[in-house]
Amino acid sequence: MNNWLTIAMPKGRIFEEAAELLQKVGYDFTDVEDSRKLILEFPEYKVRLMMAKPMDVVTYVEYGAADCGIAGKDVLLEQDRDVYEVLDLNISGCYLAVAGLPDKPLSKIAPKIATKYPRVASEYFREQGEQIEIIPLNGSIELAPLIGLTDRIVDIVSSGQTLRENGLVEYERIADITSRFIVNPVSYRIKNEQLDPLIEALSEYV
Ligand SMILES: Nc1ncnc2c1ncn2[C@@H]1O[C@H](COP(=O)(O)OP(=O)(O)OP(=O)(O)O)[C@@H](O)[C@H]1O
Ligand SMILES: O=P(O)(O)OC[C@H]1O[C@H](OP(=O)(O)OP(=O)(O)O)[C@H](O)[C@@H]1O
Repeated sequence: MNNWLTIAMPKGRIFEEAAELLQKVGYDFTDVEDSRKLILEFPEYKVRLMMAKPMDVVTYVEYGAADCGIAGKDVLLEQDRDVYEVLDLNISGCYLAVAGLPDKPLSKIAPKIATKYPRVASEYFREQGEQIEIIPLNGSIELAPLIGLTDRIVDIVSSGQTLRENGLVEYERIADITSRFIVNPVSYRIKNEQLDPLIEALSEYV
C-alpha cells in the first residue's frame, strides 16, 4: 500500500471540476460524489482519496498525510505552507476582492475588515499603508458590512451575484484565483514515478 498515491481532494465545488479533469487522464472518481466516506481506495489505480474541507487540503499535504492534493490559490496565499505548487489546473476560477456598501469611505482610524483570509487581507492593506482591524469570519462574509460590523470585506467573488443581491460593490481586486495541484516535498522525491506521469498527463488538459 505504501507505493499508493494518497490524494487530498477538496469536497464541494472544486471536486466536480477536479474529478472531470482526473477522468480525462484515466482516473474515474465520479461515483465518489454520492459517497459520505472520507477515505476511498482505488486498487486499480493504486490511489487513495481523502475527502477534505477545501481549507484543510494544504495541511494534509504539508504534513505528508497526503502525497498531493488540489487546493485553491486563495488557501495557498492565506496559509503559506511548505508544499510544492506544481500545476495550475485552471479550474474553480474566481478572485479575491475588497467589497462593501457603496459610497462608504474607510473609517479614518483602524477600519474593520471581515474576512476568511486574515493574512491576505492584512498584507493587502499593509501594502496600501492602512492599519486595519481584522474581524475573522468563516462564511457568508457579506453579512458584516450589511449589519454595520465592518467597513469592508475581503472575500471570494466569482459571478458577483452575492455582492449584487446584497447591495454591495467591489472596491479593489486583490488576486485572481484558480485551483492548483500541490505536492508534499518528500513525496515529490520518493513517489516521483507515480507523480511525474500524473502531473505530465494533467498538464495536457489545463
Ligand atoms: N463562488 C466561487 N466560485 C468559484 N470558486 C470558488 C467560489 N468560492 C470559493 N471558490 C473556490 O473554491 C474553494 C472552496 O470554496 P468553498 O467556499 O466551497 O469552500 P469552503 O468555504 O471551505 O467550504 P464550505 O463553504 O462548505 O464551508 C475556495 O478555496 C476557492 O478556491
Ligand atoms: O460572486 P459569486 O458567484 O456570488 O460567488 C461568491 C460567493 O461564493 C462563495 O460563497 P459560498 O457559496 O462558497 O459560501 P460561503 O460564503 O459559506 O463560503 C464566496 O464566499 C462568496 O460568498
